Amino acid sequence: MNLSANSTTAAGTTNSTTDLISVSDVSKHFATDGGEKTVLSGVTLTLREGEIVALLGRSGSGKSTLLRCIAGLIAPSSGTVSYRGERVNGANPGTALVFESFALLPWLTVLENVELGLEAKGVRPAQRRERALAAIDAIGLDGFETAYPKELSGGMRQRVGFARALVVEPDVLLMDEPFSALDVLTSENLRSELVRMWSDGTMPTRTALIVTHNIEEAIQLADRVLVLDSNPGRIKAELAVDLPQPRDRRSPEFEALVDEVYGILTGQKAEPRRGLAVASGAQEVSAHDGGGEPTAATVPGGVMRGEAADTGSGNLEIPLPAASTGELRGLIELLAHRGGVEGLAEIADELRYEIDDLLPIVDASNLLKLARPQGAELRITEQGRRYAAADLLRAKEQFATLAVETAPLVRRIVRELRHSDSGALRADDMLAELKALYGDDEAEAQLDTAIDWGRYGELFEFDADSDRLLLPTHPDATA
Ligand SMILES: Nc1ncnc2c1ncn2[C@@H]1O[C@H](COP(=O)(O)OP(=O)(O)OP(=O)(O)O)[C@@H](O)[C@H]1O
Repeated sequence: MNLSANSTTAAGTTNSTTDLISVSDVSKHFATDGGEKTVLSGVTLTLREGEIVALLGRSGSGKSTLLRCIAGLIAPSSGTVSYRGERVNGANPGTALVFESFALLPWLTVLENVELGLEAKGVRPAQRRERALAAIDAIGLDGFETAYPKELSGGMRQRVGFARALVVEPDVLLMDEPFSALDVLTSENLRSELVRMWSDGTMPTRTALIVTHNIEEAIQLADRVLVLDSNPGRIKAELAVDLPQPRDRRSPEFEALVDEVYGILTGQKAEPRRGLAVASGAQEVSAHDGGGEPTAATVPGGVMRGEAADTGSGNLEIPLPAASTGELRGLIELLAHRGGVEGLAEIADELRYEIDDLLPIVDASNLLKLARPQGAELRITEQGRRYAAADLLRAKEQFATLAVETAPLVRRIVRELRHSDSGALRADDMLAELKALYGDDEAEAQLDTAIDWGRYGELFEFDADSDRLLLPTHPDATA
């Protein structure tokens, strides 16, 4: 399947004879309430003739943003995207896109939806029809030409999405999570048909880039996998997948590659954002006055408090992983039942979690020192064993101590509450500070997680009516 002689060279290596797309030092910033958010930073990659490349990364790492830059739907803030050596300004003429949501026009038939792409390219009506019918045939939609999207299943709608992209015979097919909205069987079926079309040469494209957060999907489809780091997004790793098609998901080689990607993704540390000042004014706060055991806390990445990143005041630049306390407790209990160590792929399988759902919980367990990822495995710590074995009350107390010790936003809220005369804090003030760092949606997610953790650890309460965070000793608190 891999027609490229250069498929194992590093991302960014150029070869003018086979490079169809060159992304060179691309950065992308978006404006936020309080300033600017860097989503992509110095991304360099090439897409070469004859290869399928998968772009993997955590949620929010900038995969779709990069895809949209390549398609020319948005312009990079700096750096360039070139198609066949020509710098792209505006829509990239060599690409066609398939989206997760099928984006079909409901008032047009299948045939008319597929013809749309050709109409935009100025192809004459008779030719349009002929080519659209051929594309419909190739993707297995024969017989559905006159159907409207609402008459079709999700899988058939996505086939229309593919037919619409393929009918223009783009050099480069860009796919943004094209199977995510489909059920498991349908997506499996469509994926293998695409592999077949690609292998037998009926796919009219020269290269394809697929954005996914499904590791197995990436290993199943791609000749190369690029892993995008987060905050900001940049190429973190590149893996060549040198397995013949069709690939056996249960083969040891396939599983080894899946494990390798898990290792790369969990190896990612939550680092302070670049270029932002670090809060000062270190001050120790223990979970329970006098009862906790404040130690020299480490932040994810192993940075000692006060040395570089977090300070006792709670450095908000270090994000909380989006894990609920229920999920966290469930994961640690599962790990304890499994003897203390389990493969991440096995955990995801058992819980039927996508990687994006599992990784924040793994991050949270690591942050709170309840478990440690090691390569593709998660290993429980002594703290974790105690936590899994404790009754609810003891577990909450232990959690509270660990949250104050290791989770900067939780520590910050606890500290401010204890220093305020009223024992109350306006959530909106905290939110405004978070928005300047994270943008609106992520700021709210950060505060929601902190409130969940604080409530569970009985460190503070949140009164939605008055939008205040309250110490449990506050007169308005329910405790
Ligand atoms: N137009 C925009 N304005 C402001 N922020 C944006 C814009 N588009 C994307 N972002 C932000 O950029 C970050 C990366 O988004 P993007 O959709 O590229 O990530 P992703 O890796 O594709 O995520 P997912 O896997 O969840 O789809 C997110 O934090 C998102 O909120």
